[in-house]
Amino acid sequence: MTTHPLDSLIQQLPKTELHLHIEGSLEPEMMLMLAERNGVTLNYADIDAIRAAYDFKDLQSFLDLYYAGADVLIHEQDFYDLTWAYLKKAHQDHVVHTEIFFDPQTHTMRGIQFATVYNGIRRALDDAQAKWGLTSKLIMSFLRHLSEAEGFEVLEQAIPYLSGIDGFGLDSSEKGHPPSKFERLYARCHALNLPVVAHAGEEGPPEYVYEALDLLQVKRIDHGVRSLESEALVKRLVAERMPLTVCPLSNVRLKVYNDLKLHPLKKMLDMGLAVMINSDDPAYFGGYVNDNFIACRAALDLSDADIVQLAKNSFEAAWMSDAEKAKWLAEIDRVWAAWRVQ
Ligand code: HPA
Ligand SMILES: [Zn+2]
Repeated sequence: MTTHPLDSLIQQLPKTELHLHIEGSLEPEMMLMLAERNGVTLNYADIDAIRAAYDFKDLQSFLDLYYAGADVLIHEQDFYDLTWAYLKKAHQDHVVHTEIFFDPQTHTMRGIQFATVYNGIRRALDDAQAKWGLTSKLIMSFLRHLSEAEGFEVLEQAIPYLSGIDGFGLDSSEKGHPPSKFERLYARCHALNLPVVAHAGEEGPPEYVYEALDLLQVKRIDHGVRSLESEALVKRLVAERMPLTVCPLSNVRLKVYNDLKLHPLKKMLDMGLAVMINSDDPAYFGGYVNDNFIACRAALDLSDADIVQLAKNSFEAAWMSDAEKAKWLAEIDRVWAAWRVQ
C-alpha cells in the first residue's frame, strides 16, 4: 500500500503530546506479560479476549476496564516498562515532547507505594530524555470519583517528589463530579506553585468547562469538545487561546461521537480554537498520536495547512520555554517547506 502524501508529512513533523494517561498505554501484550511475571490472575485467556473487551459504551465502561488492567502493575520495574514502551512509540511518531498523566490513587488504593509508581515512571522519562532528547512533563492526576479528602491525602504523599512532578490534573468519571468539588484541593496545588489542568467537557456540560477555568484556574482544558454547545464559551476560549487537548479516537471509542466523520476537530480549528491531537489511552482506543492524525486526515479531509497548524498548536500549549517553542516552530516550517517541494 502506498502512503498518502499527507501521512508522510504527519510522520515527519515534530509534535508534542499533551494528553496521555500512562496507565492507558498498557497494551494487551504487556498486560499479559506483567500478569504472568507478577502472578496476577486476569479474567482474560489471551490477547484476543482482552481486545474483544475493548467495546465501550461510554467513559465509565472504559474506566472499569482501565482500572482492572492496572492491577498487573506492582513493581517499580513494571511502571518503568510501561512508560518506556509508550516513550518508544512516541519517539517513533516523532513526538519530541510529551506531558503525561499518572493516576497515583489507582495504585495507592491497591496498596502500592507512591514511590514505586513515581520512581518507575520518572526513571523512564529521564532515560528517554538522555537517549533521544525526548523532553517531558509529569502531571499527577486526581481521580474525581473519589473524595476531596482522598485528593488531599495523595497530594500529601506527593510532597517529597514534587521536584519531579510538573503539574496536576483531574480525570476519571466526569458526570456528577464537577470541577467545583476540587476547588480547595486545586487552591493547595496553586499554593505549591505548579500549573494545573483538568478534564472537562468530555461527557460533562459546558458549565464544567467554566468551572475548570474560573474555579480551578486551569492552564489547559483536557478534551473540552462539549464547549461547542455554548457560543459564549467558545468565544472566550478563542479570545484566551485556551488550549483544548482533543483526543479524536478516544471520543469515538467512548461514543462522544458515533463516527470520526462527525468529530468537530476541523471545525474547532477553523473557529480559531487552540486544539491539538492527542491519544489519551492509546492501548484502549486504537492508536497513538500519528494513528490519530492519520485517521483524522482521512475522515475529516484535513489539509497540509491543518496538519501543520495542529502540530504548531501542540507546541504553543506545551509547558516549555519560549526559546524551545521557537526552535520547534521553525523546525515545523522547515519540514513543511521540504515536504512541499519533494
Ligand atoms: O479519557 C479519559 N477521561 C477521563 N478519565 C480518564 N482516565 C483515563 N482516561 C480518561
Ligand atoms: Zn484523558
